[in-house]
Amino acid sequence: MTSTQSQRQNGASPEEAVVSLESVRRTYYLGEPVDALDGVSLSLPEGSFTAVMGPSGSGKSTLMNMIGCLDTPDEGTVTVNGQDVGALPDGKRARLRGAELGFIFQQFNLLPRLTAAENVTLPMVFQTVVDEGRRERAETLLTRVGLGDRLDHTPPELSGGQRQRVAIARALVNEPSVLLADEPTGNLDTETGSTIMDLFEELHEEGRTILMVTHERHIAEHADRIVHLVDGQIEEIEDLGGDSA
Ligand SMILES: Nc1ncnc2c1ncn2[C@@H]1O[C@H](COP(=O)(O)OP(=O)(O)OP(=O)(O)O)[C@@H](O)[C@H]1O
Repeated sequence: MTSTQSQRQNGASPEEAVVSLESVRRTYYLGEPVDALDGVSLSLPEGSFTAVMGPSGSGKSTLMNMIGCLDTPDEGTVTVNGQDVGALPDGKRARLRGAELGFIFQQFNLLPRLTAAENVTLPMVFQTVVDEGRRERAETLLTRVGLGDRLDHTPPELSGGQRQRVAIARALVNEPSVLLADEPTGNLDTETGSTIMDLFEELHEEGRTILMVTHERHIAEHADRIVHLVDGQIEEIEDLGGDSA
């Protein structure tokens, strides 16, 4: 394959990519070795919205953990915003994670005793945002996701969809380069899931770079393209023509 073909298949040249994986292998040794990722190359161009689908055990979580700077490759490289994740010492990798990545989970992962605003404020505590600015920023983001009237509610006082909105506001708070969403609608009914996907589409239109794992085809179809993983390899990158639509 020529490099131009390879770039086209991967979605971008490395220079334009916020995240880039080059021939990434991750092998687990429990009895027989398992290549959870088996030579994966993928680029996330700035402003792209990519869905990842694949059967159970195909490597989706391993891929998310790689891009999320929770894991490093045994072979190949993962680059986030120009930094080689595997070459960074643990502390720097954790800082890169906090500064450049925003996480959204199926289970929301909010602290139940803190208010919505406090949950959103939390990631800023580890960054250099001065105290006075934090509450204001949390209010702005919660208003942005439609929860301006729920700032002081705790998660148990919110619906599932509202909780996920809080989690999305929290993920945005440090202005990350990439939003990583793991089954973001997996705990929501179809209608609520669809309103959350509307919000993802708005964030995409604002130019944010999003990577989302999902089992559901109709959820994946909100993205520009679907990466199909099978046995730790990219079987196909399905272009949904999002950019030209
Ligand atoms: N910590 C680990 N130790 C050993 N093997 C692992 C570990 N994590 C993942 N694996 C193996 O790596 C492969 C890929 O797992 P991964 O969790 O990435 O798949 P997945 O696509 O996210 O699956 P699911 O949809 O079920 O969550 C599987 O065969 C799994 O058993």
